[in-house]
Amino acid sequence: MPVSDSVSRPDTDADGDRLPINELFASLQGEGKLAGVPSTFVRTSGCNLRCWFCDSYHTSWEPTHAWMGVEEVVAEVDALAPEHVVVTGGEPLVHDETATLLSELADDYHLTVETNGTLETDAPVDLASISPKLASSTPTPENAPTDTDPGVWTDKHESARIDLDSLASLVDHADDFQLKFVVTGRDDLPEIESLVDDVRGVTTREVRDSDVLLMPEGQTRDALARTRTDVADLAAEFGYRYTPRLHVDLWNDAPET
Ligand SMILES: C[S@@+](CC[C@H](N)C(=O)[O-])C[C@H]1O[C@@H](n2cnc3c(N)ncnc32)[C@H](O)[C@@H]1O
Ligand SMILES: Nc1nc2[nH]cc(C(=O)O)c2c(=O)[nH]1
Ligand code: SF4
Ligand SMILES: [Mg+2]
Repeated sequence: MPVSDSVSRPDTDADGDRLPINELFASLQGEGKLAGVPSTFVRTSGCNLRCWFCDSYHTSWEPTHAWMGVEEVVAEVDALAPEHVVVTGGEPLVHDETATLLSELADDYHLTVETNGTLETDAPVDLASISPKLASSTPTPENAPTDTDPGVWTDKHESARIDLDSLASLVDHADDFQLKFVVTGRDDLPEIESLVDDVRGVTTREVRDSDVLLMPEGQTRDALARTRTDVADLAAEFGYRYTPRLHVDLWNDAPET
C-alpha cells in the first residue's frame, strides 16, 4: 500500500490498531445525496493520489495528523450527536485500520465513506461516495500546490487514478453509492460519460444517471462562485445530478467544517 509514501508509522503499535487522524468534527454533510444531513467527520491522513486541487492539502501533499487508537476514535464519535458518520481523508481506504473502524461503528451509525475509488474494502458501508479522479485532476509542475517534486506525482497520479475493478467492487458492495466527479469545465464531460459507461459494463448493479453527481471544483467561496453555475448547467444538459459544496458556501475553507 503506497501510504508509506506519505505517512510513516509510529515506532510502536503496542496500543493496537491506530489511524493517522487529521481532524474529527461535527458539521453538515456538504456534498452529495446526503447534503445537509448532520454528520460526524473522521478525516484520516495520507493519500495514494495527489490531485492538484486537493482541498485537504494536509492529508495529501503535506500530511499532518495525530495517531489515534480505533477505540479512541469511536469514543470521540460517540461523544458527538450525529447519527451519520462520514469517514474521509486523504484516502481512508489506504489504511487497513479504517475497515476496523467501520466495523466498530456499523451497528450504531449510518456510514458514508468518501473515497477516490482506487481501492476496495470488505468493511460495512452504507453510502460509498466515490469520487473518481479525471485527467484534469493530475498535478503538473505548473499547477501543483507545492514545489517539492510534483513532477514525480504527475506519472504516479496519472497511472493510479482509475482502477475499474475497485470501482466495480465499491459500487457492488455498499448499500448505496454515488459517483461524484469534481468538474473543472466542459472538457471533463467526455471522460465522465466514458467512465460511467465503463462502470456500467463491470458492475452487477444499475448505475442510474441520478447516481452520477457533478460537483464544481473550488476550495473557496470565491473559486466556487466562478465554477458552480457552469457545472450546474452541464448537469442539466447531460442529465446528471448536481451537488453543491454547502460547507464551502457556508464556511468557506475553515478547518473542521
Ligand atoms: C479530500 S477528498 C477525500 C476523499 C477521497 N480522497 C476522494 O478524493 O474522494 C473529499 C472530497 O473532496 C473532493 N474535493 C477535493 N478537492 C476539491 C476541490 N478543490 N473542489 C471540489 N471538490 C474537491 C474530492 O473529490 C472528494 O469528493
Ligand atoms: N461539511 C463537509 N462535508 C463534506 N463532505 C465530504 C467532505 C470531505 O472532505 O470528504 C466534507 C467536508 O470536508 N466537510
Ligand atoms: S484523492 Fe482525495 S485526498 Fe487524495 S489528493 Fe485527491 S482529493 Fe485529495
Ligand atoms: Mg472536504
